Amino acid sequence: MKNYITLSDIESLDELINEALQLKKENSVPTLGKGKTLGMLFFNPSLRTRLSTEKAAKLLGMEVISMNVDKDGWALEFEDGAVMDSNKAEHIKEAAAVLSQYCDIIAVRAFPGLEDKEKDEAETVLNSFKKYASVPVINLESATGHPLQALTDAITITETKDKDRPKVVLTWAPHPKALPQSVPNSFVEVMQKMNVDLVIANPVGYDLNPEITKKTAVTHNQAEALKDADFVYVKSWSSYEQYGKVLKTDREWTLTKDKLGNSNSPKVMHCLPVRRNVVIADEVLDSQDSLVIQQAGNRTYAAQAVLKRLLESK
Ligand SMILES: NCCC[C@H](NC(=O)CCC(=O)O)C(=O)O
Ligand SMILES: NC(=O)OP(=O)(O)O
Repeated sequence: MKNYITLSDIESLDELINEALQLKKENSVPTLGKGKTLGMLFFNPSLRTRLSTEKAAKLLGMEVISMNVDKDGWALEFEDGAVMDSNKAEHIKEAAAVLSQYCDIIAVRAFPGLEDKEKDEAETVLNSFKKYASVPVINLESATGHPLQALTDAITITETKDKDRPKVVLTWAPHPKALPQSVPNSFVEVMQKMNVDLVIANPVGYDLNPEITKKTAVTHNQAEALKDADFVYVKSWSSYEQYGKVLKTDREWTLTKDKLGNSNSPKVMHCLPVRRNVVIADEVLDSQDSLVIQQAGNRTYAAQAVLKRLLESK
């Protein structure tokens, strides 16, 4: 593996999931990463991604340096040929090249602006780091994807499922803020690679990018989608069609216990952080059926498996 920017950087998903589950079982011997440094740059807040990736790197024997570049770094210019006479003090060409002097792997979190679809889809921040860094680059959630989260979700479903082909429902939920489509995009992409029956449920106006959903079933009827589900993945996202807009604010789509029924008791997943009683009701999050903490725990092993692959291929 040369970089981990999108899920297509994975050579074999099955092998990577098995590697992560193996790492979860064993006490790792930190030799591979000895003398190597992971540099993590955050343009947005994080709890899980930052700490689980740091932990994963340390379990492999790496040193870790992190920076909140949005607050502490120089404002970065990404445009080629820019005349830098405004507020941007440093060009990505120097920034990425300099970081490559200090780090053996660079990891970057850069959310979308959610104003200009074309600009967000160009993935300028991640792709510029890839272009100008001389070391591997990891995506810690970008404008259009969150592949470390998706790998974690695949690991969690693999270790929890009790049938060969579970029914997995991705259901939209309300949220007071406009959120990226990154998490649902990557979740859909990883589920499309797995042996699951995937259904996406969202209100009218919230269909994800059809180039990502492809032939996956999309319904606007949440109750119908939830029938016989084995896993329910809840996530809010802003409209892709009316790009970045919040079109619906009522609680009609909040995941409550009564929507899950009593017979099947599907497992409930969310990437976190979650707004309680807006996205998912307390009674669901606090029940035995919630996998959210197990999921967050698996972030370490997903990151460890990816870092291991990158270190091995250097
Ligand atoms: N990395 C996990 C999710 C990050 C982001 N959520 C958020 O920004 C929630 C913020 C809030 O609830 O105010 C998202 O949906 O992509
Ligand atoms: N799930 C996730 O990526 O969480 P953070 O935003 O806290 O890193």
